[in-house]
Order: sequence, then C-alpha cells, then structure tokens
Amino acid sequence: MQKTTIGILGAGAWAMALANLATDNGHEVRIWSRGGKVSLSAVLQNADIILSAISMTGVSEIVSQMEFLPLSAKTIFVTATKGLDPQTTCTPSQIWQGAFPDHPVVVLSGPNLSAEIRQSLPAATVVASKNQKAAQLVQQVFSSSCFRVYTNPDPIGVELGGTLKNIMAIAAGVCDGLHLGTNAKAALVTRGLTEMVRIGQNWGAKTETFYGLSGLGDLLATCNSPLSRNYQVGYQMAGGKTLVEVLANLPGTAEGVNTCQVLIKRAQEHSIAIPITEQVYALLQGEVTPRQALEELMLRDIKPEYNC
Ligand SMILES: NC(=O)C1=CN([C@@H]2O[C@H](COP(=O)(O)OP(=O)(O)OC[C@H]3O[C@@H](n4cnc5c(N)ncnc54)[C@H](O)[C@@H]3O)[C@@H](O)[C@H]2O)C=CC1
Ligand SMILES: O=C(CO)COP(=O)(O)O
Repeated sequence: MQKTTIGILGAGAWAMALANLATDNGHEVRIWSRGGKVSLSAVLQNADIILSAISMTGVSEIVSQMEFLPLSAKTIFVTATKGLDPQTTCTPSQIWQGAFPDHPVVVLSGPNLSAEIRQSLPAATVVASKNQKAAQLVQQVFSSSCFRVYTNPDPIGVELGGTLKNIMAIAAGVCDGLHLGTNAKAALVTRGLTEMVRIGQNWGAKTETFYGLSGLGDLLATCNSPLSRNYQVGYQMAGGKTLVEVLANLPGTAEGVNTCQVLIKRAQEHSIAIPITEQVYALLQGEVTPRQALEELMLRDIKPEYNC
C-alpha cells in the first residue's frame, strides 16, 4: 500500500507497540511525548494520521494544545486510549471529534496486551469509525501477518468495550486473588459483560459490538492475564495491598481506577444499574474489603437473568 506519515502521541507501552507495527509495514512514524525532543508541531506537520495513545489524564490537555497548531485538512485522528474524561464523562473519541469536527476520527481497540504484541505474537483488533474510508485506511496501515485488523461502524461501542472491561479486569483480579474458582470467574465475566452492554445501550452503542473483539475479546484477555495492569490492581488488593501500594509499583497506567469513578457519576445521572462497578469502586475507595465486596454481590436480590 501507499506509504503514509503517522504522528504518534505518547511513548508508553501501547504507543511504542503501535509505532513498531506501522514502521514494520514501511510507514513513516514520528513520535511525540511530553518531555521528548521532537516538537508537537513537527510531529503533526503533513501527517496523514495522528494516533493518540496517551493516558486519559493527558487527552484533553493535548487536544487543547493541538487546536492552535496547523494540520493537514485530510488528517485522520486515531484514538487508542481506553478511558473516560472525569469532568465531562466523554470518551476520548468524543473529545477528539468535538475539537476537530471536520476530520475523521477512528477508534482502535481490542484484546491487545502490548507486551505480547511487541513480541509479534498473533493478535486481532478493531478500527471503528463513522467514516468507513478512514477506518479502511487505518486497517491497511496496521494489518500484518501477526496483527489482524477488522473494521467496525460503531466507534462508541468499540471504545466503550475497551474502556469498561478495565473495571471488570480489576474485579477478575480480585476473583483470582481470593481463589474463588472457575465458576465464580465465569459468572463474574458474564455478568460483567451484561453490565457493559447495559451501559453501552444507554450511551447509544450497538449491543452486538460488545460480543466482538473490543468487548468480549478484550474482557477475555484482560480478565485472564497477569500482564493486565487492571487485573493486577484487583489481584494485589485481594492479597492485602492498598490501592496506593499497588499503584506505586505498577508498570504504566491502570485506567480502570479512574474509569470506575467516572462511571459511578454517569450511572447516577442516567439511572443505570452497575452493581459490579459499584463494588469495585467501594473496594478502590477502601470502603469494603474484597470479601465484603464479594458478599454484597452474592447477596443482591435474586432476579431473572434478563429483563424481558
Ligand atoms: N499497554 C497496553 O497493553 C494497552 C494500553 N491501552 C491504552 O493506551 C493508553 C496508554 O497506555 P500505556 O501505553 O500502556 O500507558 P503508559 O503508562 O505506558 O504510557 C502512557 C503515555 O501517556 C503519556 N501521558 C500521560 N499523561 C500525559 C499528559 N498529561 N500529557 C501528555 N502525555 C501524557 C505518558 O507520557 C506516556 O507516554 C491507556 O489508555 C491504555 O488503557 C490500550 C491497549 C493496550
Ligand atoms: O487494554 C489492554 C489490553 O487490551 C491493556 O490492559 P491493561 O491496561 O489492564 O494492562
């Protein structure tokens, strides 16, 4: 395919894994990071694609900086951040699209533990956009024999799958840390998916998206892998550490911690039932022990599996 110029924002674990995939496919990659030597304007200049893989805490700030810098009219934005904005509860793609309404925005999300991808182990992901051509271009840029990229027309669903599963990964880490067994884990992940679908429906996402790679796929990856930082938060808290102690030694960002707080706010505003998230939040706040959180979930009112 035609060689493209890609500006990558962030130089963390995920940004560098994606940079390697694009470089290996022969594209020109420029990387910007805070404190790095390359200026933001140099990275943006004539870029076909700007890919953001910075943590949620930096997204609004970087978007504001970029609004005043010159951009090519055809630049496609790709967001790979899995988080929610604490002030507005917006997703990263909503922030990017709000600031750059005339540019296509593509969400990239899937079961993509960066440590495995950097070893060229096989993986698949999803690129989702309202602009099909933009999604197809990004698909071509990153596809390879070890990274299979699917397109999807539901960006909010794809983005929420990757974002909400981080909370379930914390809960799954607790489940394994308490040695609750395979049945408990299956119940947690399945009910976690139901909770994610309920939140997604309220947000306007398509239900079927959550049964794809970015929803169920990413749940399976992060709820079962010690490589997941979110899983590690739950696992280590079940072992008796406080959140502060866990975060002090965690390599990189565990977005689920902030996402949980934002989701509590949004669920209250929109009257969405999120029992698992509530218990994860109470645990992270130090209001309940892992065992108490489990008991709260097991002793909820009994009810039908689905509201018909
Ligand atoms: N590591 C992984 O396996 C995957 C991570 N993600 C998502 O990608 C995002 C980044 O994750 P990682 O690369 O793992 O995290 P990381 O902690 O390794 O890197 C975070 C990057 O964001 C930058 N950053 C943080 N705050 C910033 C600010 N205020 N302004 C500018 N830059 C800022 C850091 O300098 C760093 O370059 C997260 O939202 C994560 O959920 C998504 C898929 C896979
Ligand atoms: O999103 C991820 C894999 O798809 C990375 O998970 P963690 O952020 O929990 O490490």
